[in-house]
Amino acid sequence: MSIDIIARPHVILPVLSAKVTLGLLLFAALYTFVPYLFRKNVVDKDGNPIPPGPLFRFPYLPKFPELSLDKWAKQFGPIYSLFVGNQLYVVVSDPHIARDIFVNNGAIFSSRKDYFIKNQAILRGRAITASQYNDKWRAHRRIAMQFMTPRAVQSYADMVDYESHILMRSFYSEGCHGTVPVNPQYVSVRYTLNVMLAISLGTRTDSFKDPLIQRTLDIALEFNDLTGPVANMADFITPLQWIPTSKQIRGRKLHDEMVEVYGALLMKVKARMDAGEDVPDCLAKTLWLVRDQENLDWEDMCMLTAVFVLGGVHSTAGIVQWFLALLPSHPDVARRAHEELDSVMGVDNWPAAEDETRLPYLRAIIKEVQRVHAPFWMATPHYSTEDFVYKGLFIPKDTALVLNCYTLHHNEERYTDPHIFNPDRYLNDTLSCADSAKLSNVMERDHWAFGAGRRICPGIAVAERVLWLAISRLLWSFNVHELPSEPISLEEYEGTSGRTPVPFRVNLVPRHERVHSILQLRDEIPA
Ligand code: HEM
Repeated sequence: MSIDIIARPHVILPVLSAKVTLGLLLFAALYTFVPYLFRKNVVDKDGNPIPPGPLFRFPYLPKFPELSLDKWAKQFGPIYSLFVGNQLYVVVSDPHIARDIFVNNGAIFSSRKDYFIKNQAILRGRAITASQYNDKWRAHRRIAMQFMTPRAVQSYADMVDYESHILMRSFYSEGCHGTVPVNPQYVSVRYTLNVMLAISLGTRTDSFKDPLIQRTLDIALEFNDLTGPVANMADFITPLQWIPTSKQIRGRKLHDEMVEVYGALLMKVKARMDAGEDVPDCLAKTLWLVRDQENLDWEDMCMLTAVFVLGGVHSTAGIVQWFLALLPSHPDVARRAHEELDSVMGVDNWPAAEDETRLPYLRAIIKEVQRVHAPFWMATPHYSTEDFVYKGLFIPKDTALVLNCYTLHHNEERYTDPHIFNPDRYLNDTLSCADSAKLSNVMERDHWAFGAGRRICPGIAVAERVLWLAISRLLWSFNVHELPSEPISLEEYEGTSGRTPVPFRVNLVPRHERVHSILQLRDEIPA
């Protein structure tokens, strides 16, 4: 037989290719028609259909999924559905529907899908963001909120102020006073990392050489790469979970690394507490104190601490980087910001937290950066725990719900010329992002970058303070220039769950002599 095959390959080949062709045709037919039949059959007992949407199932969505979601919103309307593998997604692209679903019906739409890579392999159903909507989530969120309310932020205001001073000094010295181009990624990550380390572990990195900075960066980038809401086929095609893949291996390795890094830091806090040291109030200290009462196991503690760093570092550092990427191509914005700063602050004082209300154009810039470059275009999908009918459309239990931030942020009824970076649209907006999210008129909400409903980002107040001090002081201190030979891309980005710009460099040229002296004021501070 084998001799026959070798001797007459031309006979075997047509037979094989006919089988392959038949198989392919069958697969294509199934792929085309089964979803169609299936979609038609997904109705509730009263015959209400699921929201309309694209016919085909998607194994997963390719690069720039937000653009596909936006295209479908235009085609199928403000609430549509699509199957990714065997998972039904409902995509919400209208502010009123977003409020109806995520806020008014939060009791039904506030859980999380048990993603195979993100939730099972890496976070193991913990870390607040991966928890199902249950008492454990409530308890963990309550513990975390102690460090994230506006009042809590006030209690460590000096620390954030101090870290932003170090940030400016780092930009100044890294850029050799404006003569050497700077990649803002490392410097801004260290700033947000130090803030989050102080809040979560009562510590900070003293130097750029601290290996914790690079490890945090590596962990966060690996996390962002592995965990996009529609990034892994195994999340949607169950049999693929039985085959060991490199992503599964990477996910488990990442989990172990997170336990190793944050576990070691937690143990350091414990050692200090055991030694009777006066450990500053921080998440880790609280976790050790309430461990038994709240039934926290070791993985709960490590993952809770890790998510503070993961949730808080890259998102805020990313906005600082997007701001620096945008500014050189918007000289009018820079000019008006400088005019406002010069007339309100002058050159003798740089902006502090309490100056925010006196600098409305600067506040508007920060909101506009968040609108045009929200780090999470799909927020973190919510998951439904009951069947629900919305205006005649059936949303079955176990549906993943996407807040389509990209389309919401480019809604022409809400934002004139939405593709233009124009801080003026926020000039009369005096509310914080947290207060804006509570507005009863959703068309007045500033943006949706922090999500919606019961799972809305609990770190908004922290993020706002961190961003204000970084961006207002950057504007006061420097003129930002693009390098003619290194154009900055505003379209490309890194990460599938959290977006940061692809690395770029800018020249940060001090605006006046006073920058030099103000940065020397705290010489006792390690840089
Ligand atoms: C610009 C900065 C930030 C942005 C844009 C952002 C955005 C988001 C979004 C979109 C969600 C999902 C919301 C939803 O499910 O509807 C979220 C959740 C979360 N964020 Fe943030 N975030 C930022 C900063 C922070 C900071 C500084 C912290 C920590 C101090 C933090 C901690 C968390 C946590 C723990 C969750 C999970 C909440 C839950 O599932 O109940 N975030 N964030």
